[in-house]
Amino acid sequence: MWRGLWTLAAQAARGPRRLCTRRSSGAAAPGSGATIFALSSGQGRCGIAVIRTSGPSSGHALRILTAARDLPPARHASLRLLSDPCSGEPLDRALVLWFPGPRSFTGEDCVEFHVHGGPAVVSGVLQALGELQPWVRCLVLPMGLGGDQGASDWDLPAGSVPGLRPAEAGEFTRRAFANGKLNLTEVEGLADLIHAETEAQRRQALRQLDGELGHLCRGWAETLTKALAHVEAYIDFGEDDNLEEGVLEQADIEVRALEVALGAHLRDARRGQRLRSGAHVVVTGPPNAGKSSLVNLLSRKPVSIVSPEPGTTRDVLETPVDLAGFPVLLSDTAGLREGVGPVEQEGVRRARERLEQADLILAMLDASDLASPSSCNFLATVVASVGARSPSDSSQRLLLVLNKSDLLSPEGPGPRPDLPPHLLLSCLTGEGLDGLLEALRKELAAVCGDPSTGSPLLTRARHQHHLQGCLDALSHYKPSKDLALAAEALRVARGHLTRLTGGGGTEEILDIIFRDFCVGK
Ligand SMILES: Nc1nc2c(ncn2[C@@H]2O[C@H](COP(=O)(O)OP(=O)(O)OP(=O)(O)O)[C@@H](O)[C@H]2O)c(=O)[nH]1
Ligand SMILES: [K+]
Ligand SMILES: [Mg+2]
Repeated sequence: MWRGLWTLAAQAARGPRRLCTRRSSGAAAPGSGATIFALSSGQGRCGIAVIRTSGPSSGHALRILTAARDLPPARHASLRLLSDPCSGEPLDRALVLWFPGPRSFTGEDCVEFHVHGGPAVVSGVLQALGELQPWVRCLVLPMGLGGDQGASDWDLPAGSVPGLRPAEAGEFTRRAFANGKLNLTEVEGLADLIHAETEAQRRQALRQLDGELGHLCRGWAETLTKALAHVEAYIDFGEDDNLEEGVLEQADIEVRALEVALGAHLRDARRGQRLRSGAHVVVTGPPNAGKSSLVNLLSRKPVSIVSPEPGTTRDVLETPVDLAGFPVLLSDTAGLREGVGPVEQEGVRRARERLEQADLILAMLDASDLASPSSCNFLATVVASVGARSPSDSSQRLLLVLNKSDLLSPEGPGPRPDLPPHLLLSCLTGEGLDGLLEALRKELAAVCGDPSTGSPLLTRARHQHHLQGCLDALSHYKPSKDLALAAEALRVARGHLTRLTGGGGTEEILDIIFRDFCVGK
């Protein structure tokens, strides 16, 4: 039928002509074989918008929209006029990129149209792609594109008339996963990269997308496979003289080393999750220390009311900020003092409650008021209690900040010599702010993990769950008792590592992960 169509078209091709056929049946069912398309860049007016297709009809869609017999060279940007396949009307002069599978993002044939980002251009191209439905066939034949020698290029694969349909959210990435282009941790890294708002988040996401976590897990899984092979060899040939000496001992050593490595990663697990969802930084101190002034300064917006009246802040005010490249949920709280009215007392209760949840406490005092009972009390309680814990056994860290340094006389004695390590700051003049930001960067790197160095972080509860599952299974590995049970423990442990990178993953887990993506990714 398509050859017949071509002949008809070729005969008529002495100028731009239009040829449409309609099919009432045989529509390709939407599903994995379908070709999908979507706007992959953001919505709204912009310089350049990128529209992508993926699937077996991508090449045909490209040839039809560019009214060309030949596909452009693979993976090279080519300038082409795009026209509506039904009306022949020009839509845009655009850069097109042809990525024949499997060397593409999804592993399928893909096309990128880099069009001018006006809404009418974008909707025109999307509409044109949508019109290439299975039941509508439209060919615009350019001037002089006649003759028989090109006929086969226009033919569709025998027996199939694939159409294009709009992509669902995350469908491009899901296809990349299904075709083995990305494993599950890399997919998560990609989702995190798209959502990354701070420098540290971007670094972490990029490392995960590069496959560092997946690589680590695969290495661990290989260790378990080897250990399992040793145990099974012993079960089968234990009595055999040919079996190498110390096979079981070797497996035992490898499993113990793996337990140590898993334990170390799990101890760090909270850090990666903080990096992904934000560390809790709580500003606390006696009334009027300048806590709200600092919150406004760090968030660069008037989050909290600042006033000379002590007890201004009552509720906990939380604001997301990028602090020195790290994502932070910054909380302003009521000044800590006793013997006040019921409303302020409730504020103080809420402040103490929030303090419990802090990953990092910004403890603030008025540098010109260190001898006051409220300052002394604060130093003796909050600062002393956190400072007494060693950083290794506490997940909470503390930075002591002495504000209002502008009120200290340059000649006068500095702040009390018995004070713990501290930073001087003036929210009024901004002096000391750079030093504070540098100190915050170091503290937050300790709280969230430094994504530039060290081992890959566990950024999701899912990662923690599987590593813990692996470790728990290994605790049942006792080769000296029952070898069959020991082998089973190794298999269960390995299963957790496999599922972490997406092997044998259930559909529900995949659905949860791909829900994070937008249409076009
Ligand atoms: N001189 C000077 N005044 C400051 C500085 N920082 C804040 N202040 C002033 O100190 C007063 C109290 O500031 P706030 O930011 O409201 O203090 P706070 O700790 O949030 O107070 P409460 O919410 O009442 O506990 C205001 O009048 C500020 O303008 C500073 O660095 N130098
Ligand atoms: K105040
Ligand atoms: Mg306040």
